[in-house]
Order: sequence, then C-alpha cells, then structure tokens
Amino acid sequence: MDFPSVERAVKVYRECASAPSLSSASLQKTGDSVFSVHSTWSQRDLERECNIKYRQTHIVTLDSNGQIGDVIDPGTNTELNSEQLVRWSPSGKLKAVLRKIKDKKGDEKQYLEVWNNIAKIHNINLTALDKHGKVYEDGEFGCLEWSSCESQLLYVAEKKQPKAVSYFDKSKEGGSEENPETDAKKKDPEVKGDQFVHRQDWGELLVGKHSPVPCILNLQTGQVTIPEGLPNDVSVGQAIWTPDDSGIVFTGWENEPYRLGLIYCRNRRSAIYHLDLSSQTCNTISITGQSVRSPVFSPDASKLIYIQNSCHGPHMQCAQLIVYHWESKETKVTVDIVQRPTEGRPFPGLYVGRFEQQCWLDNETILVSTAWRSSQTIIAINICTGEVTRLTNGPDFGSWMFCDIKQRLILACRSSPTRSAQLVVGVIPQEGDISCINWKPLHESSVILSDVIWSVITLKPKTEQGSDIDFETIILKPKANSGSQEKKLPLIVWAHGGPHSVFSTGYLLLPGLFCQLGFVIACVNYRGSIGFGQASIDSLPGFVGTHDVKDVQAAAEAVIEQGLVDRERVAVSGGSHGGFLSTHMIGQYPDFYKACITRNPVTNLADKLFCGDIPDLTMTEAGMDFDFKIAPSAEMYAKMFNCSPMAHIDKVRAPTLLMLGSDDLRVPPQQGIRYHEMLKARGVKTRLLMYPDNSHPINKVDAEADCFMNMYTWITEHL
Ligand SMILES: CSCC[C@H](NC=O)C(=O)N[C@@H](Cc1ccccc1)C(=O)O
Repeated sequence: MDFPSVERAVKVYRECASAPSLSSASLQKTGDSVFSVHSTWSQRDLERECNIKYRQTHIVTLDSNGQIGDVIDPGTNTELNSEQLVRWSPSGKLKAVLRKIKDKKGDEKQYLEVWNNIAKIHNINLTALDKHGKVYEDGEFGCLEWSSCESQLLYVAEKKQPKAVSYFDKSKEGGSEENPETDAKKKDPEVKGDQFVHRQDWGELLVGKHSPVPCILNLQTGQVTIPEGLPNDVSVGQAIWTPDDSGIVFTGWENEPYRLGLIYCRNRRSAIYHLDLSSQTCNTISITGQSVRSPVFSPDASKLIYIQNSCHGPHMQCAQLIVYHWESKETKVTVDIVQRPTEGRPFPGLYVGRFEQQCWLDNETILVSTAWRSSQTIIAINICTGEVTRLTNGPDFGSWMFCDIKQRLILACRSSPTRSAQLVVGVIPQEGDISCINWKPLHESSVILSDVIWSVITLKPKTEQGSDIDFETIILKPKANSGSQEKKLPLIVWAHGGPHSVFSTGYLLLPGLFCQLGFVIACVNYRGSIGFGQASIDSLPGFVGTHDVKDVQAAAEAVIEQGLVDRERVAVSGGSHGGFLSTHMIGQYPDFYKACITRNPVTNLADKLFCGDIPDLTMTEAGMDFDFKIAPSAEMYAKMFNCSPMAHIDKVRAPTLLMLGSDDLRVPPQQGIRYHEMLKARGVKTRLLMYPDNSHPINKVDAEADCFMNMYTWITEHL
C-alpha cells in the first residue's frame, strides 16, 4: 500500500502534537458578576525539545439572570516555565507561587512567592533557609495551601537528614570527645558512616522522594517550621489546614516494611491524619488497613471527605467516598463500591485520584470527574444521600474534566478523540435538573481532526469466567473512507496499560495521528479496565494473558467484520501492560498480526518479580496474594512465566519494534531487551530503540516524537 510519505507524517505530527494539554484551571471572582479564569497549559515545543508551560486568562461575566453573559479572551498568553505550584488565597487577593530557579552557579533554588494584584510582596528563598529538602510539586504528595487567615502557607518537602560524614574526614577530627565544645558550635547534627546508606524512595517518577514532611511558612516572620508530633515512618502528602488553622489534615503513606512504587498505584496502605499544632497530638481519622487519599473540608467546615479503597489487590479499583463529621467524628460511606452497573443503575462507581480542593457546589454537593465506561465524566454527588447525577454526557465531546466551581459557575475542560482540550463554563441551575447546563466555550480547540470520525462499540466476551462482563472499544476511522467498501484500510489494535486503566474518549494523540495517516484504530478497553464496575477489574487478576488477550482479539475481529479493514494488514501496539498484550498477541495469533510496536513492555512476569518498583502488581495480576516477604516458589515462578509473552516466543513471526526508557523503574528495560534478543536469536525481524533520560512513559518531547516516527516507518514498512 502506498502510505503517506515520511514528510507528511512529520507534518501531521507537528500539527497534532502542538495541541496543548491543560495542567490546571481555576475561577476567581473579580467583581459582582465578573470572574476571571486562569488556566495553565503544557505544550510540546519541538524546536526547544521541551514542554513549555504557559498561562491564559479569560474573563466571564454573568447577566442579570445569572446566566453566562460575555466571555472575553484578552489574548494574554504568558510563558511560565519556572512555576511549580500556584495557589490563590481564599479571598482571591493573593497568589502563592512555588518557583524553581537556577542560580549563577547552575544550582537549583526554590522560592515561595506571594503576589498581590500589583507586585510580589513576599519572596522566601526556601533553599537558603535549609529547613528541609526539595519541595514536592508532584500529583501524589504535592500541596500548597493557604491558612484561612492568609498569613501562613502549608506545603510538603523532603525531610532534612543529618549530614553524613566520613570517619576519615580530617576536618571533623579533633572536635570530638577531646573538644566537645567544638561540636557544640556545629549548627546541624552529623552522622559518620551513613554516606552510602540506601534511602529508598517512592519509585517511578518519584525518584529521590523518600520522606516528605509538612512545612509551614509564616509570611510575617518569613520562617518555616516543621510541626512536631508527626507519626513515625509515614510519608506525608496532600496536606490541608483545619478550618480554624489550629491543625492540619493530611494523607500519610506507610514507609514500612519498605516502600512500593506509588504512581499509578491507588492501593498503597495509608491513613488520613489530623495533627493539632498546639498540642502536637496526631490522630488517625480513617480506619486502618485501607488505602485513602485526598482529604477535603466542606465550605462550612462541618464535614471532611476523602477517597477510600482496599490496600490489597488491583492497583486501581472502584473507590468509596467517605464523609467524616468533624465534630461528632461520625464516619459514613456515602458512595460505595459498585460491582456491576446495570441498565437501571448505570453508575459504574467512583474512579478518582484526587478531588479538586474547590469541589463543593454547596455544603451537601460535590463535583467530581470519574471514569464512566470509556468516557471521563463530571458527576455531582449528594454527600448526604449518596445520590449521583451525571452532568456531562454529550455526543460531541467524549470526555470531560471538572476544574473549579464558584457559586454556581462551573469551569470544565472537554475533549474528544478528534478535538483537543477546550475550556468551557456553565451555570448549574438553582432549581430542577442540575444536569441541564448550557455550556459556553472559552476558546476553540487548537486541534480538530475534521477528517476522522470516532465511535464506541460494546462487546461481550465468549463464554468463560467473567463472560457476563462486557467491555468497549473506541474506534477511529478516516472520514474519507468511512462506509466506502472499495478501499480496505490497515488496522492498528491498541491495548492500554495498567492493566487497570482505561482509554477515554478524550484527545488521543497517537491514535488520532495514525488515523490521520490512513489507519483504522481500535483502542480496546478489555475486561479489567476501570470504569466498568469492580467485578470487571476483579475478573482479570489470574487471567492476564488469556482474558485480556481474548478481548483484544475479539475487538480486532469485530472491527474487521465491519468491513472497512484489510485483515491482511493488522498491527498491534501498546505500552507497559499494553506492551505485555501486544507481545502476547503476536505470540498467540502469529499469523493475524503483521507488525508489533511496543513501549516498555512487560514480557516476563517471573523475571519482573524481583525488579521494578511494584513487585506486588506482578503477583496480583498473576493471581497470587502479595506479601511483603515475597517467598516465591517454583510453582509461582512457573505460573508467572506461563502467563507471560515470553512463553510464546517460539511462535512469534511479526516484525517487532521495541521502544525503551533507560530510566524506567516500573518496567526495567531488561524486559524489552531480553525479548528483543530472543526474537533476534530466532531470526524474527526486530528493532530496539533505547531512550536515555526517559522513564516509563517515554514522554520527553524529542523521545516522544522520535518514537512516533519510528512507529510509523516500522508499521508502513511491514504492513
Ligand atoms: C508491573 S508494571 C505493569 C504495567 C504498568 N502498571 C502500572 O504502572 C502499566 O501498564 N503502566 C501504564 C501506566 C498506567 C498504569 C495504570 C493506570 C494508568 C496508567 C503504562 O505505562 O501505560
């Protein structure tokens, strides 16, 4: 087949990859019926080979009926690459900024700034204060919270460790027992012999993050204090003030017996804590033996909500919404786990990482984004009754993300497989059906794939365990050919990673790109994906390599049966567990798939048990209960090997491209390297790309672009 040229592929990549992705968006009330929308975006810059960050501001007015009036785009884009965290104060009059700057010597310094509407009024060099290590800005632990009196800022940073010195450091000699007064002059304690103690961190994408502690900056004094009374062996994150500023509430993850990788793993043993700053007493609010996260107070400070799910089993699960009554300490599960949604009760349960801090419509209703089958959806939850109302379900935009709410003005971001992110505002009706929202865009999507059409099909597995659980596939087709019979198109079958994650009907860069270049794309949400009920998730562990493989194959055959695809030109793609699946497909269906492209694939679970930062996922997905002592038997190794792609290596014929991140701690590169070598030793065409300074996602701008071009040339060469 004559595929579009490499030059065309480069052009299409430049266009589609230029779509900015939303990092954050907030509403500030700036007048009686005037609101400003501040949004920060991340955009690939292929020339500078980096992701640039910039801020946009829009003005939204409400008319006399409280409906959206004008939307004004003053066209103010400001690049802001040094900002790490930004938080507006409760009054909206002040803005706190955590900034990372390199000094003249090239050393990184972190500053906490406070701006009013005229200028910077506080500027604290946190690094120079030397009270703690790096401030955390990540999505797991990070936080930056104003006290209600707007005189203090709360954040988390690496705990300061005693300086480790050598027993043979001459500059330390003489100041010991003979001259104790010399020691007394030392400001910080020093420890001899600890220079090379292994300090385990929280793994992939959290390297060097070992022991975060809460830190309080007093803006009047410019001093930072680390509160006393913290629980031992707990990593602190997501800290917030109690409504009267008398204490802090935070999520604490257990460090012992050892840490397991935290990112993408919402099953780490943790608790919600309340530390009273004056008495320095710390109490746990949540029940023990769970995985909890994202504490948020109600506007009237009467209730605290947080998310809870089991700390055993799958890494992503259907969660519970817990309400804790602050005065009575009564705890209630207000939204429970959903095993099997039904036509009558379609709500599939809660699949949420963190609440937005401003998620309250009123003291009884919160707004949340959650996976709802193959769509990301905004729902309203009545936390007294547990009633769930779906606020977004339009046919044009597949996926929505809740951003902020002020009074009844809601700010959201929506996209689809053919439209990049678009900020919208709407007013939630005071009476009647709150889902009747008249959404108004603040701007147009920057990328619209007008020659692509998308749809979602539902599939039912063949008769087997878990066969009462359906699954979905998102299909992208070139518009020019849709429905036409004369020209059969090549197909790429895509499997997501996790395995407990999901393809959402939001902007999908790579599928959209390949569809623009003439491919039909099938993004398979196989059984075990989140958003379909807990029973679907639980149906996969112990059946990886069979159920997920059969679902991917069923999806591929269903698309072929639609008549648009040339069944002799089918490729398979996927990363991580999606790579596990794509290498399984070419092993189990060696004549069906004519090419394979995979990123950081899991190829041998047995090998993986003792490498990588989450050995528990390996055991869980192989159908075994994880134990920190991990005492594998020969039978366990056999079971893990037999459900792995490596068990099918002798059957593989498909030319296979592997793309590996040299710094990947989640799926170590050896998994891909060994598979590549096994193919070479069997004369199967294969190519391995190793991207230095890239981790599990391989998302550095230059590496990502190079991956795409190599994927394109590999597939077009072999289909
Ligand atoms: C033993 S590693 C298993 C694969 C890995 N699972 C968790 O990290 C994986 O598939 N990673 C996904 C990322 C992801 C995982 C879960 C939820 C969302 C995303 C990948 O890299 O695609």
